[in-house]
Amino acid sequence: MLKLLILDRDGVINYDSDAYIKSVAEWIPLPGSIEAIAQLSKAGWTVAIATNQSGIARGYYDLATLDAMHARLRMLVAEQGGEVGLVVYCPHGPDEGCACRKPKPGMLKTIAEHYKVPLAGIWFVGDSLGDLEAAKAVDSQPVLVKTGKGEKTQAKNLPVGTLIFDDLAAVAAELINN
Ligand SMILES: O=P(O)(O)OC[C@@H](O)[C@H]1O[C@@H](OP(=O)(O)O)[C@@H](O)[C@@H](O)[C@@H]1O
Ligand SMILES: [Mg+2]
Ligand SMILES: [Zn+2]
Repeated sequence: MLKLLILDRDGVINYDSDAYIKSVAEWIPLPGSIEAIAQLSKAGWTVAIATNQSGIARGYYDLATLDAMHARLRMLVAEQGGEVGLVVYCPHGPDEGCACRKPKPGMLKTIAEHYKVPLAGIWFVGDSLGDLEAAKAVDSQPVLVKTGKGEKTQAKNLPVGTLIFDDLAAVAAELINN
């Protein structure tokens, strides 16, 4: 069966900001994250991304800018011999009642349907409580990293069974070496 790993973006792959990541220049990979994705990819993992991007609805940046961030991510991973799978984003604001904004699991379902795999047990790596709750909602494995908002999230009431790692590189090491 396909080895699928789903990642949150801001605070997991790249630095996050309370002012949102509004440009390619502000989109800065966290240490080891690009290498981690490339190593996972080269070890046979399909790495997909599910990211809330309410900054679109708020008018902070446009879809072309968002796509440029993801093109840069793909280029950096490709430079290391790996590849990034499907990137799904929620462009909506918190009050729009969409089905895709985490903690709703809509984006996880979209990714699973794309790859035709069940979501049960699939690791979803995030830094916010909403990421972990989205995973729990579809019986995926919630995985918290301490980067981005992760340390603050760790102090909250986490879904039962949440796994905790320092960063994406540690998650990759666990998956590749076990
Ligand atoms: O972590 P992912 O899902 O990749 O993306 C999170 C971002 O969309 C932004 O989400 C916002 O939350 P609100 O959307 O304003 O509630 C804030 O937390 C920002 O700091 C953050 O950059
Ligand atoms: Mg995040
Ligand atoms: Zn949405």
